[in-house]
Formats: sequence, structure tokens, C-alpha cells
Amino acid sequence: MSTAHDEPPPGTDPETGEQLAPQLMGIDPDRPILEAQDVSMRFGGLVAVDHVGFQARLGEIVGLIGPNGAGKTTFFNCLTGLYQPTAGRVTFNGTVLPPKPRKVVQAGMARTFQNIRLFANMTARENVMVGRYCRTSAGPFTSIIRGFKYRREERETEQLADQLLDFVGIGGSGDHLARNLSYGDQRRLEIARALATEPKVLLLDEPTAGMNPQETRQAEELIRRIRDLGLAIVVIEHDMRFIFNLCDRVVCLVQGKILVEGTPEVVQSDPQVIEAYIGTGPAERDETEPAPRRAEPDGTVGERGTRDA
Ligand SMILES: Nc1ncnc2c1ncn2[C@@H]1O[C@H](COP(=O)(O)OP(=O)(O)OP(=O)(O)O)[C@@H](O)[C@H]1O
Repeated sequence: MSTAHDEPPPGTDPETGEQLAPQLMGIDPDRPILEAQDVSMRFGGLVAVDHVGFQARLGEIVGLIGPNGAGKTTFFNCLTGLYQPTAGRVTFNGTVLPPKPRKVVQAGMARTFQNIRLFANMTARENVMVGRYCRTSAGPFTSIIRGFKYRREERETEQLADQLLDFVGIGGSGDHLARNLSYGDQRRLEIARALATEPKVLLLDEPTAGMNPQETRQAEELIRRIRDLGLAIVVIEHDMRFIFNLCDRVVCLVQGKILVEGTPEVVQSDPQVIEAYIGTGPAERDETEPAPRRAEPDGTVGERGTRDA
């Protein structure tokens, strides 16, 4: 008979007794951390996402591919609560989250966007610190009077920001304005800011768009290191070589529906996938050329605020 004495202390693995990584505490390892059940999204008469089921588990990288207009970004927006699906439901650790970006981030989901959304006139360190504020607790009054708690949290936030900049490989750029960083480094900075929110799931929308082949390989290596921390990663990308090298599982969407899903080997050799891409370009892109850069409508790298912080 088990007694209270036999119970493993909270935060430890019941099998081994080892301390669990913080991001795994409170997570049921037997269920997908992120799940979409029969999700559809309509814009008037257009069905952008059509009865899609999807799962992501901690410690795996799932790729989402499909030709232009397949519904990838719309589906991403449904997963992250930016859109409320017109049918079906999305659960995070078994719970439907409220459609409020801050609540979604606090629950443990962070994302980056197709078009880089940094605070261009803030330093790299400050951009990461902004991401962290959803986890700090000093209230408005403490912040105004800059009390002890505020100053201590601010110091810790700064230290964490520097560690994250190191982790993503731009440790020497903390004092540089975001707009002065190279395009590849801005993408790394976006990832550092997303990590500052302590996510369990990280969603990356075209993380290598605009990168040269060397930057793309570095991004691949960085995403693997993040997966190895125990996070679930969902990534949209047009660069097929990148996706098939990186992902544990790949889901191919066409016209809002799942065409094929499986291991990279299964998906890349599927005749339907090959056909879906014929003539659309991305699968045939010259790897020696950087992918086309997407700009903000105003032509900048984004003065706008972030929805993931
Ligand atoms: N806010 C919106 N209002 C109306 N239609 C939309 C909206 N957002 C997307 N769509 C339409 O939904 C379909 C899917 O678009 P979506 O951007 O999700 O595709 P995608 O696979 O991400 O494409 P890309 O690879 O080009 O980014 C397209 O036909 C698009 O025009």
C-alpha cells in the first residue's frame, strides 16, 4: 500500500525521482501539449482551414508545409488564439485557452511572425526584456516608485535577457538597436524574445525567410537546441530542405486540408506532395540564393509592437 511517505515530491519525476525541468511541471506527458480538433476557419465564403486535426508533443519539431495560400498562417493563428476557429477547438495541455494573446503567452505559447516584429528603436536586450514582462510580478505602483522588488526583478530580467541573447548566438549585441542588426540576427532576436516568455510551445512562422544558406543552417541548429530543452516546436517554412532536415514530423496542408502527414521521409516522397508543389517554386528554389525577404507594408522591419510579448 502506498503511503503519503511514498509520494514523490512535487516537481520530480515519479519514476526516477529526478527534478523535472520547470517547463515540464504541471504537464501531462501522456497527452499532446497542443491539439487542434476538427478546426475550420472561414473568411466569408472562403474556407481557409477545413476540418484540420493536429497534435504537437513536448520534445518534437513539427513542420507545417503547403503551397502559397494553403492556410498555414491562418491555422497558426487559430493555434495561437489570434483567430477563434469558426468550428472545432484548440487545446493547450488539455484546456481551451481564452482568445487573449497575453493569456496565451502566460499559459506557455510563444510565436514569431512571417514579418519581423521587433521594437526597432530599442536595444536587443530591451526587446528580450519586453518578452519577459509577462512573467514578472512587480505591480504598477512598485514600478512607479521603483521599489526593491521592481529593481530586483529588473536586474534578473536583464541577466536573463543576456543569457538568452547568448543562447541564440548574438551575445555581443545586447546594446545594439534592433534595427541595426543583420536580418538573420533580427530573426534570432525574435526567437530570444519568444523564449523569454518561458514557452512550452514555440511556433515559428517562416523563421528562415530572407536568410542566406549559412544563416539557415545556423537557424536549424538553434531550433534543434530549443527542442532539446523539451519544448514542442511548430514551424511553417517554404524551404523544403530545411523542413525535411529539421522536423520529426511534417504536415502538408493544401487548400485548407491536410493532404499528407508523417515523417520527413514519408512526406517528401509522397506523389501528392510533389504534385502540390510542381510549378509553385518553393521546393525548387535555388538554395544558393537567399529566400525573398518579406517587408512590412510600410517597408520597415517593424516599429509595431509584438503580439507574442
Ligand atoms: N484575414 C483574411 N481575410 C480573408 N481571407 C484571408 C485572410 N487571411 C487569409 N485569407 C485567405 O485564406 C487563404 C489561406 O491564407 P494563408 O495566409 O493562411 O495561407 P498560407 O498557406 O499561410 O500562405 P503563404 O504561404 O503564402 O503565407 C488564402 O486564400 C488567403 O487569401
